[in-house]
Amino acid sequence: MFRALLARWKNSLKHLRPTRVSTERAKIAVAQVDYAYANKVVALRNVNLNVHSGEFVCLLGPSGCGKSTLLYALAGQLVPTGGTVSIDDQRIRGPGPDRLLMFQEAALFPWMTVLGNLQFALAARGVPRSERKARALEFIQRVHLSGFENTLPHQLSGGMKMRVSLARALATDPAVLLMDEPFGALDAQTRIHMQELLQSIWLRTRKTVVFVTHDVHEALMLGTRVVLMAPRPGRIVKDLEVHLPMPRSLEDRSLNEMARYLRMEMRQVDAPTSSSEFASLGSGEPASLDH
Ligand SMILES: Nc1ncnc2c1ncn2[C@@H]1O[C@H](COP(=O)(O)OP(=O)(O)OP(=O)(O)O)[C@@H](O)[C@H]1O
Repeated sequence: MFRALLARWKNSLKHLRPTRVSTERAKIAVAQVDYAYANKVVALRNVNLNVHSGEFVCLLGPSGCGKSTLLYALAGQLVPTGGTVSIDDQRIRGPGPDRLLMFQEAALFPWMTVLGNLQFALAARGVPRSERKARALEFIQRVHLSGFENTLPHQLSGGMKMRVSLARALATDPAVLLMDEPFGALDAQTRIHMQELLQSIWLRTRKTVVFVTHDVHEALMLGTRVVLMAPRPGRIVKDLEVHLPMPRSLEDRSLNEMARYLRMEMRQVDAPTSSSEFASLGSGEPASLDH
């Protein structure tokens, strides 16, 4: 019985492998990045990460491990106190139209309709007036909101608002989509629907996505890679490729075994007694999957 369980566990973890070093040019390159806030909290220490075009990378880790700080460095919202962040070999020195940051809040203009919100974003991105409406309608349809074009945000549910926000982000077609726990405020069922929707859209577009979450199931549902971070100081401890076919299902046994493994790892990196032990690993070392 125990052997059978162990065999199943090992078999499931075959789908989770250390990320291979690629010779392909990285879309996003994070090299030896440090970040300390004004209050001296070291949010990131020696973070190295390469993201390739078309990858869906989930930054996973317990609260306070620097996931959002790293995402904001990619967005150009903050400048690292050490190291560099580049996109297409160009050093990031501030926000740019090639990157779009999405948050938990849908952040829609309340006085504008769904269509108006999308058209406004397209205008801000310089899309010609003659193309805006058709493009906005196309993306409203992609997030299954046809029929709600003329609805105001306050008449929509939380999940619907998030779908508008997603449509707006995709319509503006940034090269990289940066998502900071975008579904964190939604109820469990709506969250699953949003994950399924995002995945189906991603399968069509293969956009480069960096997605912050502390939910292991969400990371495994969506990611082609899961990058596990640890706190005090914030650093990367594992960088794993997820080899499960898409679309994925939360019912999948392998996915659940992998989630159990990642949850254990997360507990370990979050344990106060383990912080010194893990600090000695250093995020600059190659991450490993030691099972
Ligand atoms: N504006 C700030 N000023 C000072 N310290 C900050 C600030 N923002 C974050 N921190 C600290 O930096 C560390 C990393 O925070 P960050 O928000 O990046 O972590 P996180 O992994 O995204 O956490 P969570 O999942 O809770 O959002 C934490 O210790 C946090 O308290």
